[in-house]
Amino acid sequence: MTGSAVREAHVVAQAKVNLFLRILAREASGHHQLETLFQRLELGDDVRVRVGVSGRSLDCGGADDLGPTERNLAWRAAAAYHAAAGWPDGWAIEIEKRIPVGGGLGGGSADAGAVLRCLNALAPRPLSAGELLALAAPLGADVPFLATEAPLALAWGRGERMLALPALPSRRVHLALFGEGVSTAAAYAALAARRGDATRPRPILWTPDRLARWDDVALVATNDFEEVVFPQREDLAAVRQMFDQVTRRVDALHHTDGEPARRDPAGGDTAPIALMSGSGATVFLLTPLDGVEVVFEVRGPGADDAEPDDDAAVTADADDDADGGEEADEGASRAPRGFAIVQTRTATRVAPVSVSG
Ligand SMILES: C[C@](O)(CO)[C@H](O)COP(=O)(O)OP(=O)(O)OC[C@H]1O[C@@H](n2ccc(N)nc2=O)[C@H](O)[C@@H]1O
Ligand SMILES: Nc1ncnc2c1ncn2[C@@H]1O[C@H](COP(=O)(O)OP(=O)(O)OP(=O)(O)O)[C@@H](O)[C@H]1O
Repeated sequence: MTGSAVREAHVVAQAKVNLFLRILAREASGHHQLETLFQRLELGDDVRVRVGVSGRSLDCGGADDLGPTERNLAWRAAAAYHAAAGWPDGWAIEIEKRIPVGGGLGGGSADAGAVLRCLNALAPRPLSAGELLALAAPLGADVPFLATEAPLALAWGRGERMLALPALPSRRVHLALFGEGVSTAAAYAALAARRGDATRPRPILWTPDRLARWDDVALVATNDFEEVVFPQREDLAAVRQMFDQVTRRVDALHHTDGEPARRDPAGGDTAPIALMSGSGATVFLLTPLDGVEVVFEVRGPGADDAEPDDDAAVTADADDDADGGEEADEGASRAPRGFAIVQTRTATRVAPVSVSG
């Protein structure tokens, strides 16, 4: 131990989904400019950072080998903080992974953002929000958002330019997780190859009111990576299709010929969203918390596993309990192989950092 007291900060490093993701120009460096709406989830890793210790260490539980410690994004975040602030000399980072690795949910980036927030909460002379963003940006496009206190933000550039937006009401999130991930580098390369130099994505005028309700967000929910990832990954495309069927059923519950069918607890803001997150492989479904319950029943051997055996099947019921549990529709579709459903919610606030010692 050094002379200074050991102090500890803890935070839940929340995952993200991209509610829309547009990939814009490719820079001379090969990196792409993007335009995205980031939404934090309640699902998160546990991140603990201790300072005032001698030496540097990182312990990561709950996931298989994440590669060399010095390449871990959490470690790189601490090293970047030290390089910028000249503090701390020593650190002990403990991570308990709950965010699936390589799933487009920004798991490593969330850990990096959490370490930056923890260190800033412990620092004798904290960095400004702008300085923290400058540290976060070279670590990856998702890290700046995940180092902020914003539950929802429009981001552009390489993810370091942001407009924090008021949180939208919490929603139920079904995440379809696949045993096999998608390489982010390969997805960007495939998109660049498909587009060539000619494509210029069309401009959009964003106004805050286009992002102020779920119904409005649903109108702009797209992910440019789907067009290059789905042809390679029929399993993802099939789950997206299955989620699309559910969204149609949920829409039908709330609307008849374009008119609201009945009063609903979400104040009419009911449009569901089905999309792939980031460069994949996770495909997600967002539905209102009340009035609708979507039940996925995975049957067959290995049903709870991320890689069910043959003959797994999925039943999706859109079940409206607002009206006494009336069954809206029922259907069973053949399940694509090798995925599991995990439920979480969208976050309306960013988990706070707690400091002790
Ligand atoms: C897909 C997203 O999660 C959307 O939020 C992010 O764009 C991911 O970005 P990221 O974490 O910066 O991605 P990394 O895994 O560090 O980058 C892997 C590779 O993807 C390509 N890449 C990444 C980010 C970016 N803005 N343009 C790129 O072209 C680069 O070849 C890079 O070497
Ligand atoms: N703290 C970390 N947690 C998880 N993965 C990490 C971490 N640090 C480095 N990695 C490496 O990063 C890679 C991607 O993991 P991650 O879970 O961040 O993917 P992702 O959610 O798809 O990221 P993104 O959406 O930013 O592309 C893995 O190969 C993993 O070994």
